[in-house]
Amino acid sequence: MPSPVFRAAPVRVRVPATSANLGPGFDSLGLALGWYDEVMVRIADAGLRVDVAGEGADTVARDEGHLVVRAMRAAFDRLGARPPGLELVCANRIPHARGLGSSAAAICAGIVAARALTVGATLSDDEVFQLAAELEGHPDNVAACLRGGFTIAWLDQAGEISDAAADTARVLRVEPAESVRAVAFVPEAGLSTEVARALLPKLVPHADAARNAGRTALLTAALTQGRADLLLAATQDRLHQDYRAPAMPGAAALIAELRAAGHAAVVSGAGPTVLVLTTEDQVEAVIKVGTAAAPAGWRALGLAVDAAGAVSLNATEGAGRGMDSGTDIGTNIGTDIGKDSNPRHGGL
Ligand SMILES: Nc1ncnc2c1ncn2[C@@H]1O[C@H](COP(=O)(O)OP(=O)(O)O)[C@@H](O)[C@H]1O
Ligand SMILES: N[C@@H](CCOP(=O)(O)O)C(=O)O
Repeated sequence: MPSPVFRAAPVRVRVPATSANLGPGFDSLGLALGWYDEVMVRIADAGLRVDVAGEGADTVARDEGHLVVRAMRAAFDRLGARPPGLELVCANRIPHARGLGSSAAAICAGIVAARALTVGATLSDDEVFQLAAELEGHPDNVAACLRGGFTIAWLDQAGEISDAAADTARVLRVEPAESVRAVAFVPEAGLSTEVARALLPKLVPHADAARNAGRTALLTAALTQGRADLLLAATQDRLHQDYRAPAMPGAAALIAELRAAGHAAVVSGAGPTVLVLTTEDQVEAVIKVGTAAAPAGWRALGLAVDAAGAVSLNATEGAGRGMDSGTDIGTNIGTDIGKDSNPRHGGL
């Protein structure tokens, strides 16, 4: 078989922020949000050049340790492709280590870009998802990031113990009702997902697991049927939020206040961002209650659900739902929530 070659033209990839768990659906449920990172990549004659603007510009590596580069290398390995050099330009908007899936977005951007740059070899959408889940270590964020919308991810377990590297990751995208919106309350300080996962116990009481199973089923129905009346009950969790609360007291207090006011507040991913699942007509009310209750320095953002997932903006190959050619990224910037998918800032 001939060796893969590379497209001369740069590719641009847009990837959405994601909120995982959504309360009870630990490591399974994910929601893609209208808040995006963009990466432009071109094949160079030699070397590696990484330009970063926005979130993480002061902290992320500019070498082979850069997460997008690592994901690209992993994807090129699976494609059997060796690019002579790479140039990346990253426009980062998703805040890091806040529970909004920045690492999943970086991984998905790298894999989708590597695939779009390679001619003569490809990865299926399922292979892209599998690799992304392996690199991320859990499938929920990358599922929503790649497919868009509301996703249910699971692992077909290969051995006795669940292991993202050995198991086969699966995903089902389900359509959230059109009225569904999210409000994110984002703190100034982050908490790494690795640290937040280390706070979880190895075993949980059977009653807690049973309760979460029921709530997860209910949440899927509530989000797909637009049943705002069920969201508060459906977002109760016993598997991770309480164990993580000591590491994010501000988030725990804000969740308690929002829930007492009837709003379906949860820890977004591994935190410490607080996410409220709501409907279009309630966004203002949620921002008002949360703004009054949140610690100083937090930001409130009303967000639409992203429907497209990761988009390679100038890939020509058919790549399946949410991963094929999309619209120009510039056209979405600055419009209002509900119209399309961009964050609106409510000042906290
Ligand atoms: N766009 C990016 N480019 C490079 N590295 C990134 C990018 N986004 C995230 N990362 C890496 O991932 C880390 C955050 O991942 P994580 O702790 O899983 O939090 P989250 O995914 O919830 O934002 C960052 O500190 C950084 O090392
Ligand atoms: N299921 C994971 C989700 C982590 O999401 P992130 O956005 O914080 O990376 C977990 O709860 O650990």
